[in-house]
Amino acid sequence: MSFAKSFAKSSTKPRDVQTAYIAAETIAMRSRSWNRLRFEVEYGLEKGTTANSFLIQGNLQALIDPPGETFTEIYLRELMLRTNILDISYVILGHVNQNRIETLKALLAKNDRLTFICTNPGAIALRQGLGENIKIQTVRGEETLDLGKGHTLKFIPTSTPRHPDALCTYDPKAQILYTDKLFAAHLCGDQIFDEGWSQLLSDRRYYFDSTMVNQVRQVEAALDKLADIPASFYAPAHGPMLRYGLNELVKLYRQWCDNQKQQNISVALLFASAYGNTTTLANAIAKGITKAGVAVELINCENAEPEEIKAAIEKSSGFLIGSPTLGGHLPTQVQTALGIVLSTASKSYQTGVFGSYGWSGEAVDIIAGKLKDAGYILAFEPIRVKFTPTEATLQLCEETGTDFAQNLKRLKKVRTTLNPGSTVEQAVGRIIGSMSVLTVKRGEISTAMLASWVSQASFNPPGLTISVAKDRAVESYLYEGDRFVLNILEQGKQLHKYFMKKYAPGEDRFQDVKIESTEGGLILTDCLAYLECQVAQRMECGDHWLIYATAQNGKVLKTNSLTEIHHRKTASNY
Ligand SMILES: Cc1cc2nc3c(=O)[nH]c(=O)nc-3n(C[C@H](O)[C@H](O)[C@H](O)COP(=O)(O)O)c2cc1C
Repeated sequence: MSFAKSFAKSSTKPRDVQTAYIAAETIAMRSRSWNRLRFEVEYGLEKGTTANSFLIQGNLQALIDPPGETFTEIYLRELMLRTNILDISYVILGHVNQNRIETLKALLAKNDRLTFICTNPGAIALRQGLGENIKIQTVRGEETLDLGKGHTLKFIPTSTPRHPDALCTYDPKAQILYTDKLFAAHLCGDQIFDEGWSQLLSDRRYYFDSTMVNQVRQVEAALDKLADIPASFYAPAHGPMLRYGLNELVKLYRQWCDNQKQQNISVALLFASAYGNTTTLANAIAKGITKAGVAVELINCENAEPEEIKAAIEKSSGFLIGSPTLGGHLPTQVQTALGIVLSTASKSYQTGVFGSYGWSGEAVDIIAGKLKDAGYILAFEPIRVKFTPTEATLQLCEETGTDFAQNLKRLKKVRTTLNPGSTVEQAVGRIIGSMSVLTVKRGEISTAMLASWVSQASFNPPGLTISVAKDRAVESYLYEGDRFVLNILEQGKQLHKYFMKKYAPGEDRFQDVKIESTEGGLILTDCLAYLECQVAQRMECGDHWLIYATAQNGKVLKTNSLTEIHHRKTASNY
């Protein structure tokens, strides 16, 4: 079985905790969830995930990152097979999320002498969840903790807007750097290390694009801090540990950060979130913006300094504000940030507002009202989401982000096309392809894209390539293993016209055409032929993704007609 196949999509396997010795006196405990956990963008590849925890057994024992509450029971059962919980002195938290609190409570119930080690923002969140009477050792900089037997742990805070409390830990005895969110990936399998690491790169890239790409300044600062640490492997919070592809991935992280910094348009995305719902919306919008080749600077108002907010606004061409409603209002930190924005951003800035609420949802309206009163034009209708976003709301957020970015690019008149007069362009433009409509369907969501850069790529299995622009909505559904339908259009008919217009975020692409549902996509019943395909590989090609897919099923619906061909004079547009 190839390595990639061991990370098959969706599974009926029950959750479990996989344990293994990974170094001297060091046990990895991987809480495995084989299916998609939540709708957040970062889980979009639907390969499940692992919540990685570690037990270091020096003369004193320390536990790193116990998992969330869905694992509390089976995790503790597994932990008790390895050690006596009363012998654990420290619990080190790479970050504190509310989800973890139940497991921490269960640990405290068995050992109330535990000391927690975390950063200052982590300590605040921890006290909110566990009360004031817990023992916390707060890490500010270069502190160490001697567990004995050579395990003198070194702590490295690596704060980001998304995880202001992020903390990495280095164990010189085992030469393991516990990197928390950095270098993680959401995928579930048996492999503890990254054998076949190159096949995992698209998962790591997806995770980076979903969680890191909009905070590259802080990611680079973290990479600088970790650069000189002589680790033989990295142990992130999710997915396999990095041993074989470590140097390569560190280089790629730098490169992905660089790519982002080279974008010449940027958006400041300011938000606050008490329970994470507005953060989820912010991440989906940010993903949509970066897909369209516009940089995003994510700013968590709860931890940002006024100068930081001002600087981000000054270098941006647009800003977005996200806020929950708490007690009928917006949190003070958002109010303060709004004041800075209003006094910094010129009225020509593109803006937008979003937020999660419970029943009345005043915050979004208050912010939108203040922006309008100040003379700003909102680029989209404020997005208000009741409590936790659904998959459909997140898709709407992503598409709104892409729309927002494309609009900014139009306003800035960024030339994305090459010189239409060049001989190369004219010659490349003579390559023809079959006019097709690619459709995907996932649950309640269905979307489509007109495609003409389509070509046969293999006989056996019957395979084809399709080039998909990075800012297409459909792109998120075209990862390895994903299914779609390719509808090949008939010459002389005008079916393509329905798919050439610009769709608003969330708009139904199929309202005027006849369709039939099949696994993974929609068949346009008036097309010439259709193919039911599965993505086998995906390759980054400049501003497009090249998708190689195999056709598993298909049919010619109009046997006496010809394929519509897309003739062009230049390669500088479709
Ligand atoms: C203390 C508290 C006060 C709240 N007050 C309001 C309110 O006045 N109006 C409202 O619509 N929702 C209210 N909510 C619900 C939140 O807006 C809702 O939980 C939202 O999803 C929080 O977003 P967040 O996860 O980004 O913090 C309140 C929630 C809490 C815990």
